[in-house]
Amino acid sequence: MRHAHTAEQVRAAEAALIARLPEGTLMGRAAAGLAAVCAGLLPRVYGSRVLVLAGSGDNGGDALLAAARLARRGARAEALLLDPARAHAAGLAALLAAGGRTTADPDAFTRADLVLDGIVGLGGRGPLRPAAAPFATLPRRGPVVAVDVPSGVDPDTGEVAGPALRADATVCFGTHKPGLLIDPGARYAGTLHLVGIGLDLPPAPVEALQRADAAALLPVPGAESDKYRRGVVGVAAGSARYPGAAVLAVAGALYGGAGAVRYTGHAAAEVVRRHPEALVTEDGPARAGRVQAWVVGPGGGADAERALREALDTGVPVLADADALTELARLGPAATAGRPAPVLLTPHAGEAARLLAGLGEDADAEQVAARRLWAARRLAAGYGATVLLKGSTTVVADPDGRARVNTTGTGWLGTAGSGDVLAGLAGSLLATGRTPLDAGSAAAHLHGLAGREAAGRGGPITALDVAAGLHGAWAGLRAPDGDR
Ligand SMILES: NC(=O)C1=CN([C@@H]2O[C@H](COP(=O)(O)OP(=O)(O)OC[C@H]3O[C@@H](n4cnc5c(N)ncnc54)[C@H](OP(=O)(O)O)[C@@H]3O)[C@@H](O)[C@H]2O)[C@@H](O)CC1
Ligand SMILES: [K+]
Repeated sequence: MRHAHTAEQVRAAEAALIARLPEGTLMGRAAAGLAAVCAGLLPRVYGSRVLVLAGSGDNGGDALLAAARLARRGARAEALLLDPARAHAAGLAALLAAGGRTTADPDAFTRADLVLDGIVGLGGRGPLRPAAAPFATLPRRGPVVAVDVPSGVDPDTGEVAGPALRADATVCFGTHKPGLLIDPGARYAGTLHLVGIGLDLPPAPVEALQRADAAALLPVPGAESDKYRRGVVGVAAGSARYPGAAVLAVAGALYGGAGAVRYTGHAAAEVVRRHPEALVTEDGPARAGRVQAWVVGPGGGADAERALREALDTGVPVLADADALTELARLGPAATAGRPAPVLLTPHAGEAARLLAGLGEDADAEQVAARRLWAARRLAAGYGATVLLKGSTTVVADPDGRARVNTTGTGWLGTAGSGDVLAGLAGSLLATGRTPLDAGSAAAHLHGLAGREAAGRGGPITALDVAAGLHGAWAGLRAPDGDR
């Protein structure tokens, strides 16, 4: 699992540790790890030009101390101090003592074989300030290595309010920061390197499943399992006008681990033609027979309102997607908040904006995409539901504030019907007894892997390709390491 903590949590853990350690120990550990990553990125350290962009906080201090280490190995290290009067004294002294020097020439940025971005780290808020902003667009020759966080990216949220320095790699200390995992910030971070500095941290509010974590969430049928024990997922989707969404949601559900899929809606004929194993009825969730979780909404059209009401009236978990979300935005949070069985909402940014309006929040789809963690958490708290906000770096937020970020996706998944497959898949995992947070995050992980696999080296894919890739993605996840 990748764990991400907020600046406040890191500072509290740092304070506890600093009280027990000699002064400078933590920054020394951070600088040593940072210098090691930089050395690995340079063809050779000796003779390389290294430029430090140094702000006046400890982030600048870390960068200066790391550059001093590189200078001792023969690098030609220079520091451009953004506020010379307030530069980190110990860091600067170390650099000068190691043979480095200061420069005021911005062209040093373009000449450098490697740039250390030590402008601002955990202390950063808002866009880069005027003295630092021009570096966001200057041409570069070598890699830019962000110290702890790319400057201009909000460490706690991944929001990017203006110019920010795009890094090829980020070396973060003690823990990941949510802003490194969530877009748009994640796009600025490049490859992530974690340097342990011995912090004793509380449970992480934001996590990202790694392969083993996702694998552990997938149900494995025992010898005694029959289709009912494995879970039956109900899918109320599709309509005479949009039968395809039903076919795709059922496809996702069939590959999600449940033992059977019960379909209800006006696309039964198409569903059976494509998936003869589905149990079909036109009666709606109230009379469809026993299921362990309902998926409502994909392509549901006018039927979505009734399907949503009926599903919410059952005592089983409900996943609401697409047209059911539009209905829910109209009904407002009273429809879900306080329901005894869990609810999982799977909006894209536009649907999230409509749901937010139901909570009195004014944000359009673009603003939702820019503030993904905030939007998912606000919806989760407001609707008393787990919220899987789709898009680049899918965020799954629980009403208790915990969140998971999915990093397996590909832009090629932004294709018609791909969300229907995801809804069926996540609903199927819900029916096997997974919590909405586990079902949503495991489904996003698998769906992302299937999308990547389908896209191969890069090329358009269809939602059916994604569904077809789910079996392989699942089997690949469960395979022992190296057996893929
Ligand atoms: N905590 C830990 O466990 C450990 C922390 N460590 C390190 O310390 C870092 C945190 O250091 P920190 O607290 O000194 O803050 P930091 O990020 O340097 O920022 C403050 C400076 O930035 C400026 N500034 C603010 N916003 C800005 C903007 N938008 N654009 C430009 N400038 C902006 C602000 O200016 P001011 O407001 O004072 O005028 C001030 O000068 C952390 O990220 C990690 O690297 C590790 O060494 C070891 C363990
Ligand atoms: K930085």
